[in-house]
Amino acid sequence: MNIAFIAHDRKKDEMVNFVTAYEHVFEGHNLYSTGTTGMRIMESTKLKIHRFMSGPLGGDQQIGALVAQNEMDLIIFLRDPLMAQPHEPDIIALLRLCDVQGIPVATNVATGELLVRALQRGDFAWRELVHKYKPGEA
Ligand SMILES: O=C(CO)COP(=O)(O)O
Repeated sequence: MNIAFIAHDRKKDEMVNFVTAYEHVFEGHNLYSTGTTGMRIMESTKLKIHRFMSGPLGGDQQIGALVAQNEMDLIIFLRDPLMAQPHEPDIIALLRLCDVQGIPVATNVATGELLVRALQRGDFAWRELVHKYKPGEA
């Protein structure tokens, strides 16, 4: 599965703890992230992550491009609900695209845990079919 990690600054420690706890689950998948989030995770785990630009410089939009193509299967996006972000429009655009494509996206650790357990159980197997047949492709 293609999985993306994104965390705002005050959520990065939480993200590192979360990914560390489930490292054994994530290690078998293709992992992506925004710039700083991925760097922080790789510093603390053995995971290899494809890092895009930092969020404020366009990283959310780069991940959004994969979502638009229905290539992302799961997104863990720990947003900071208490601090305005300069790239708020990019964040909203990414979440909107997840809804357009019906991509599971967790915006807090509680939901993240449920999705990771579902991933472990094989509940995401249907996404293989999406990768095989891309009905929306022009
Ligand atoms: O701002 C972000 C998501 O909106 C995250 O970007 P970084 O991982 O580069 O800090």
